[in-house]
Parts: sequence; C-alpha cells; structure tokens
Amino acid sequence: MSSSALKPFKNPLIIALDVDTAEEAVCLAGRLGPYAGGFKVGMQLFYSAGPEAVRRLREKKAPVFLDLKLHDIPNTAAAAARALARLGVSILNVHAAGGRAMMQAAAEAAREEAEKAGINRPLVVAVTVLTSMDQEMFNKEAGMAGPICDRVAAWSLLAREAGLDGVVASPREIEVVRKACGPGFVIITPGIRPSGAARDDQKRTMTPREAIALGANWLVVGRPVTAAADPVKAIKDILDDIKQIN
Ligand SMILES: O=c1ccn([C@@H]2O[C@H](COP(=O)(O)O)[C@@H](O)[C@H]2O)c(=O)[nH]1
Repeated sequence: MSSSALKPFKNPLIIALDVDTAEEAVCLAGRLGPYAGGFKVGMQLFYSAGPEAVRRLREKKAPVFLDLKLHDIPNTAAAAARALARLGVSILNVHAAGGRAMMQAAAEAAREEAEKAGINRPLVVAVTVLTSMDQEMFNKEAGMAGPICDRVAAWSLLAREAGLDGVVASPREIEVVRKACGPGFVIITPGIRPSGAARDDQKRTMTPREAIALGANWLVVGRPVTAAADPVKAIKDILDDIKQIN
C-alpha cells in the first residue's frame, strides 16, 4: 500500500459535511480547508446531491471519507464499493454486521477498481456499533447480548481478518480495539464532543483531547464545528485542544 493511501489526511480532524447541497459543502470545505485534515461525506449530502458533491470536493483537492456504511449481500456491496472507489475517495466504509464475506468482497473490489483506475486505493474500514447507541439500547432494542465493547472488539478482529484497514468506533472502545488489533489498525472515532457541549443524539462520547490521547487515528466532528456560530473558531479550538497533549 502506498504511504499516501495510509496517511490520506494532513491532521487527525475530519469534518462531517452534513449539509444538503454540493454548494454548501464546497463553501464549508473552502472555509475550513486550511484547518481540517479532511472532510466526511455522509448519507445526507450523498443522497441529496449525489456523487457530484464528492467530485466537486475532489476537484478542490479536498480529501474525502465517504461514509455510506455499505451493508448488503457480498456481490452488491462489492459492486457499490467499486463505484465509490472510482470517485477517488480516501476512505470508504461498510458495516461489520454484514459479515466477513461482505467486508472482504467490498475491500477487494475497492482495491481492484482503484488499481484499474490508477489512483490511490481507498482505506476500507468497518463501522462497528453506532456511537448513538448506549448499552441499554444495544441490549434491549438491538437485541445484542453483552457489553458493547466486547462486540466492538470482536467485529474489529473480524474486520482485520477480512483484510480491512480499520474500524469506526466510539472513543470509548479505542483501547479494546487497539489491544485486539494492534498498532497498525486504523481507528476512526465519531462521537467527539468538546467539554461542555450540549447533550444530543450521540451517546458514547469523549472530548477531542481524550480520544487522541487514547490513540484514535482520526476524529470525525460534525455539529460542534459546522453548527457553531463561528465554525473557524470552533475548529481552531479543537486543534488547540489536541495539540495540548504531551
Ligand atoms: O457510529 C457512528 C458512525 C458515523 N457517525 C457519523 O459521524 C458524524 C458525526 O457528526 P456529529 O455532528 O459530530 O455528531 C455524522 O455524520 C454521523 O453520521 C457517527 O456519528 N457515529
């Protein structure tokens, strides 16, 4: 794997562009570009504006984590991963709950397609347990037994065995994932909330500083920056917070 594929972003902060139009996304990326490591395009933007939104960001050289959380039979997930890899994104993802064969098929397809197109292959990572779930929801609503951290560790190992580059997990599971999968395995953590942030739908959260100190590779931050009165100040505050480590 080329080193540019392994280190696609200039710093650990990935800003979630959860907006409806490509214009809004490009405008936010333009304002935050000097500070952000990269940008995440998720379901809201992709389903509203389509692949064109990713193309417009890529035209501006913005590194993109395409967070569409593929979850389907292996043949369909692989075909989707192939199409997404052609967009030149740095990272794409699948749900670990889709199983080993699905993860493996998607990762292989994305790599083959990037090679065919002569572009850096995207990192392919697995979403474990959504950061909006707490322990009670996980057991009672999702019907899953045991502690969330055990499931996250088990799915992370499965993802590694399936040839994936890493996982998306909450910062609370960083330590168990690192222990299970080792230092080279990528850990991306949403559920990042600066201290004093208002409570919302995110349940398993930590501050940027705590997540980096525990060994997260990349932090995904959306509303604390994009919904702030001054998004540039908000992102600078987070970067300052992270730099204070050591
Ligand atoms: O477990 C997950 C997986 C993905 N996300 C996504 O990250 C961002 C977080 O945005 P905030 O505004 O900082 O909550 C959002 O796009 C989610 O779709 C996640 O939060 N948790």
